[in-house]
Amino acid sequence: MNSYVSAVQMKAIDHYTIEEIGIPSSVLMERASLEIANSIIRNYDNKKIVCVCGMGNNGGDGVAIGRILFLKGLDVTLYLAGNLEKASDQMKLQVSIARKLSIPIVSTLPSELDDGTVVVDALVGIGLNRDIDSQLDKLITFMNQSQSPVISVDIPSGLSADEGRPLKNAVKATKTYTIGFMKNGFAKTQSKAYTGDIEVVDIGYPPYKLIKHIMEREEINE
Ligand SMILES: NC(=O)C1=CN([C@@H]2O[C@H](COP(=O)(O)OP(=O)(O)OC[C@H]3O[C@@H](n4cnc5c(N)ncnc54)[C@H](O)[C@@H]3O)[C@@H](O)[C@H]2O)[C@@H](O)CC1
Ligand SMILES: [K+]
Repeated sequence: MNSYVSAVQMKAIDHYTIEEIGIPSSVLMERASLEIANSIIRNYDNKKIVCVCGMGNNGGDGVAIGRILFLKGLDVTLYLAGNLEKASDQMKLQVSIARKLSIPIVSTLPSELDDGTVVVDALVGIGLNRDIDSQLDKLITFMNQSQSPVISVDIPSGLSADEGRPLKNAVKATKTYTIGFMKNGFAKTQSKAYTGDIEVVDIGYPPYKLIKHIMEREEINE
């Protein structure tokens, strides 16, 4: 089903799946991360992987993707952008697992990201709700200027999920793995410059008939 959703509808589908159907958030995160990690392995063999992770669940996806690739023997480095104390519970859990597995975690981005490195953009996903702050702006500019192909998790960081335009600045991804459903913003032509190729990742959300009430509801004001 190729329905397009707004950020608010996506969050409502997440919430319904977790609270009503009972699939734990961590299971959804693991499903998303496993799908994306396996696709990276198929398309980018023996590359260095740098996962650039924010402090929300998008960052959690990035850490889990890095962990899965690390355990399959790839050369993975995790870069955590932001203050871990403020991180979401899922992100904290993923970082705790990564630490126990001694996965390399750095506090500054490797100085040059060459073409032998694949960058996983897990800075921010559909939780972006205002122009990005200066820290993210600098990081996104650095990633866009690097030689490395960038793979965006769920949505290029900085792009508005609803409008398909940068909220001040956005990652120019080679490929975007969007979770569950296409986002409304991807229907806008201008978004192509940021998303690159888009692949919808199936992570086991309920069938349409169960989420029809969310899909048909007008914009839900948060
Ligand atoms: N709920 C779940 O279990 C699932 C969530 N998923 C992932 O979770 C993401 C949504 O996660 P969240 O709702 O935690 O939000 P995000 O992780 O998208 O963004 C929230 C983080 O970004 C920061 N942020 C927001 N606006 C900012 C700005 N303008 N400048 C700088 N930083 C900013 C916030 O401080 C917070 O740390 C999805 O995009 C998807 O990647 C998927 O794993 C599917 C399952
Ligand atoms: K992202």
